[in-house]
Amino acid sequence: MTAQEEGVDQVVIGANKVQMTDGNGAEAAGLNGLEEGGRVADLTSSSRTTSAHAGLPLSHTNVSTASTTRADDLTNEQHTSASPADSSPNHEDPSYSTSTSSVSLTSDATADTEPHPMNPLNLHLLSHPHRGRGVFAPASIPAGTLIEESPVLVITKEEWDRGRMNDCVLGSYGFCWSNGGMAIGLGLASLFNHSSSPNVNFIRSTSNGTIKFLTSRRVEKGEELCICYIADESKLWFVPADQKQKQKQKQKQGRRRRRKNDHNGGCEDMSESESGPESESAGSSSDSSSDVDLGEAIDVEDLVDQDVLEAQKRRERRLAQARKAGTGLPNGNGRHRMTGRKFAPCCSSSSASSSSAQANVEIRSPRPVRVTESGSIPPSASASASASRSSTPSTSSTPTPAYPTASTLNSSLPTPLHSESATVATGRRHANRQPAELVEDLDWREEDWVNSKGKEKEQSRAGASSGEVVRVKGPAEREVDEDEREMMEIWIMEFTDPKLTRVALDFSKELSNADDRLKHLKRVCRKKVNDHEVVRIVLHLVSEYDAPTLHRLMTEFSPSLSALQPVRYTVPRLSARTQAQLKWKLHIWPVSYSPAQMIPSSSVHWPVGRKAWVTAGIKRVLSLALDAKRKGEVPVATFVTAFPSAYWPKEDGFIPPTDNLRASSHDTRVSESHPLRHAALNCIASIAHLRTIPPFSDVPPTRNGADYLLTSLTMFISHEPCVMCCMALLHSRVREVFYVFSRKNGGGFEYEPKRVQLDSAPSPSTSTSSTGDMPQGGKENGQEGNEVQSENNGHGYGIHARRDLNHRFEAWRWDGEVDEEMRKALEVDEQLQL
Ligand SMILES: C[S@@+](CC[C@H](N)C(=O)[O-])C[C@H]1O[C@@H](n2cnc3c(N)ncnc32)[C@H](O)[C@@H]1O
Repeated sequence: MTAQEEGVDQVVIGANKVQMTDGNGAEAAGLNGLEEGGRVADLTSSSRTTSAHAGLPLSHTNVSTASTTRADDLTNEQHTSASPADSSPNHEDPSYSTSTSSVSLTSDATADTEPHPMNPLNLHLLSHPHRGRGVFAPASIPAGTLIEESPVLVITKEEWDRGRMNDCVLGSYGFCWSNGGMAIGLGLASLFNHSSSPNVNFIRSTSNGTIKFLTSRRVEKGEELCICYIADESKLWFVPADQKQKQKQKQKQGRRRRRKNDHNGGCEDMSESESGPESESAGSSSDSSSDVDLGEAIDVEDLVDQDVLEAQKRRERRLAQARKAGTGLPNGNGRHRMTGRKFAPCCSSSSASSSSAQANVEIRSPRPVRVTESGSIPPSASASASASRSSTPSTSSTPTPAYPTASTLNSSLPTPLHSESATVATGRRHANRQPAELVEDLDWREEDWVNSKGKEKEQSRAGASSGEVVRVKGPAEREVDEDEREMMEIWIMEFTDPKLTRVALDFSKELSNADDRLKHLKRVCRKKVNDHEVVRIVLHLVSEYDAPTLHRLMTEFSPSLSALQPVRYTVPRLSARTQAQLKWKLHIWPVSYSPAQMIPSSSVHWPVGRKAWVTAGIKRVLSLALDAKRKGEVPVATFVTAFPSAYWPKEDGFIPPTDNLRASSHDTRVSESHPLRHAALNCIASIAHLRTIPPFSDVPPTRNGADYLLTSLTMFISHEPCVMCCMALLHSRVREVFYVFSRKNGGGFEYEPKRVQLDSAPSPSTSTSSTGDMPQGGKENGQEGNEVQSENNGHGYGIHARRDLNHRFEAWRWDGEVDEEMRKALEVDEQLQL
C-alpha cells in the first residue's frame, strides 16, 4: 500500500517539507508553519526580481510543444533526493538566469530530476492551445499544499489608471490589492489560468507583499493548476476555454447523433439522445468534461495525457465501489453568492477590475464535497453540483433523493459507531467531510413582528416564534450576583478629632493615590460609635507596609499624626456590582458602585428585531437538525453568523464581527465514523477554513489579532453542546450561543450549584480600636458563619462563564415552544455526548 493509499502523503523537497494533509484540505493552515528562511525567504530574496514571464526558473518547460511534453517524470523519490543545499538560490545556475533566453525552455527530461530551488515542486509550465501558458502538476499534490508564494509589485490605483495599464498586456495580469490598487505577481502568480472550478486557492498577504497559492484538493499528476479569477464568468475579459470546449463537444455530439440517425435511416436512437447535449450539464459519471470538475482543467483531448485519463478512471472505479457500499453519495458543491464584499478576489483586466470591488463574489468551497479516497470529486458529484448551480443556494438545499428518508427517521438513534456498518465505513472517515461553505443568511424581518402601530404583535409572542430565550448563568456570574464577598486587609488611621481629617487625608493620598487595588474604596469612612463620630482613613494594603514603617512615615509627614497608630482593617476587595452587594459592602466600608453591564436574564424586553433574528436562527438549526437525521446522522445542527449591526453593543472594546462570515454544520460522526465530528466542532472547523480563503483571508483585522475564529460571532445550535464542544467554542472566542434542548448529562453550559446557606449580608463593622487590634468590622464580621458555595459540587459545568477560564460568552436557552413532533424527532439518547 502506498503512502497515498493510506491517506498520508509525504513529499520532501530539498530542505523544505511540503506539509501533507489527510486529504481534507483543512490542514492548510498548518502550512503557515513553513519556516521562514526556507522556501518563503528564498522567494523574497533579491534574486527573484525576474519578470513573471522572462525569468521563471522552470527548467523543464516547453512553451511551444505542450502536447508532446508530459508532466509525468517526477517521482516523490526524486523530490526526496534533493539535498538541503538545493533550497538556496544559486545565482550561477543558468536555469535561474533572468535572461529572456530561459523563455525558450527546453523539454529536457533530465532537468526534471533536479527541481530548481526557486521551483521546488518542479511545477511545469506548459502551453495550452486555448489558455496559453499554464502551470501543471508534475506529480500528484495533496490538498492544502503551498505550491507557490509569489512576491508582488504593487501598483496604486492612481498609477494603474495613469499608466493606462488596462490598455496594455499587464491589464490581464493584475491581482486586486488593497486600497483599490493592483498587484503584478512575480514568479508563477501570473501564469495560473482561470477555472470556474479551481484546484488552487490564493491568499493575498498585503503585509508581506506576497500571494500564496495552495491546492484546494488533491491534484493528480498532469493536471493543470488553476485559480478562479472571478466567480462571475460573465465579467471575464476572455471566453474561458472550457466553455469553448463544451461548445465543441456539443457540436461533436450533435454530429455523432446525426451520423447515427443517418445510419438508422433517420430513426432517433433514444439512448443516445438521452445523453445528448440537453443532459450534458448534469453529466454522466464518465463525462470528463463535466462543467464542475474542480480544477480538472486539463483539456484531455488536446493534451492526450494518459495519466490524467487513468487517474480519472481510478476515481470512477472508487466511486462505483463507494456507491456499492452505499457511501459515495454526492452532495451539491455549494456555490454561494455574497454581495457587497470589500475585497474581490480577482485577477483583473479592464472590465473585471473596475467592477470587482463591488462585484458579487461566489465563494467556492475549497474542500471537495464528498470526496473519494483520492480527494478528487466523483464525476456524479460534479454533475450534481452542476445541476444545482442555477438553484438558489441554501444551507439545507442538499439533494434529498441521495439520502435515506423514512426508515432512518423512524430510528431514534443513528448507527452506533462500533457497528458493522460503521466498520465498513471507516474508509470514509476522512472522505466525507462536510464542505466549508458560505451559507445563506437568516431570513428574518422585523416588519413581520410588529403591527401597524409599531408594537410587537401578540401572535409573535406565542409558540415557536416567541423569540424567548433564557440566560444561562455560569459559576463566575453567580458569585458576582449572589455572594461575591472577597475581602482584603488594609491599614487605616482612626481618630475622633475632626481637625486631623485634612492632614490625614493628604497623607493618605500621598501614600496610596496611584494604587489601583484601592481605587474602589472611598478614602474616608465615618461611623457613629457611642455618640462619637469616628473617622477612618485608608492608608495602604497590609501586604505593602508593616506597622512601624507606616508609623514612621506618618510622623515624618506631620507631627500631628504621630499620636495615631495604623490599624488593620478588613474591607471588600471589589466595588459593588449589584445593589445587593452595595448594601452589605457599605456596612463595612464605603465602596464605589460599578454595576456590571446589565444583561437581562431573559429576552422578554429585547428589541423586537433581535427576537425575530434569534427565532429565525433557532428555526434554521432545528430544520438543519432534521436534515441531519434524514441523512442518518445524530440530529444535531449548528449555524454560525454575525448578529445584526443594529444590535451591536455600544460597549468599549467591542470587536465587530467579520462581515458575512457564515457557516452551518451538523453532526457527522456516523457518516465519517469519527467520534469527534460533533456539530459544533464541524462548524468551528468550517469557519476556520473559510477564514483562510478569499475574501475572508483578505479582510484586514479590525484590531490586532481580533478576528480569531468565532470572535464576536453567534452560534445557534439545536442541542446543548458537550463539554468538549463548549471548550472549543470558548477557545474560538464565540460571543453568544443559543441552543434549544438541554442535556441532562454532560452538557457544558447548564450549571446548578449546590445550595448552601448564605446570609444576605454580613454584620456591620461596629467596634473600633486605636490600639492596633483587629476591629470587629473586619474579616470575622464579613465572612464568619457564611459558607461560600463551592463551584463543583452541583450539576453542570457552566463552561461559558467560569473564573478559571480566560474567555466568557453568553449562553441562552430557547424558552419558546417547540413543535412536539420536532422535539420527538430530535431526541437524542442522553448518554451520547453532543
Ligand atoms: C494571468 S494570464 C494567465 C497566463 C496566460 N495563459 C499566459 O500565457 O500568460 C491571463 C490570461 O490567460 C488566458 N486565460 C486564462 N485562463 C483562461 C481560460 N480558462 N480560458 C482561456 N484563456 C484563459 C487569458 O488570455 C487571460 O487573459
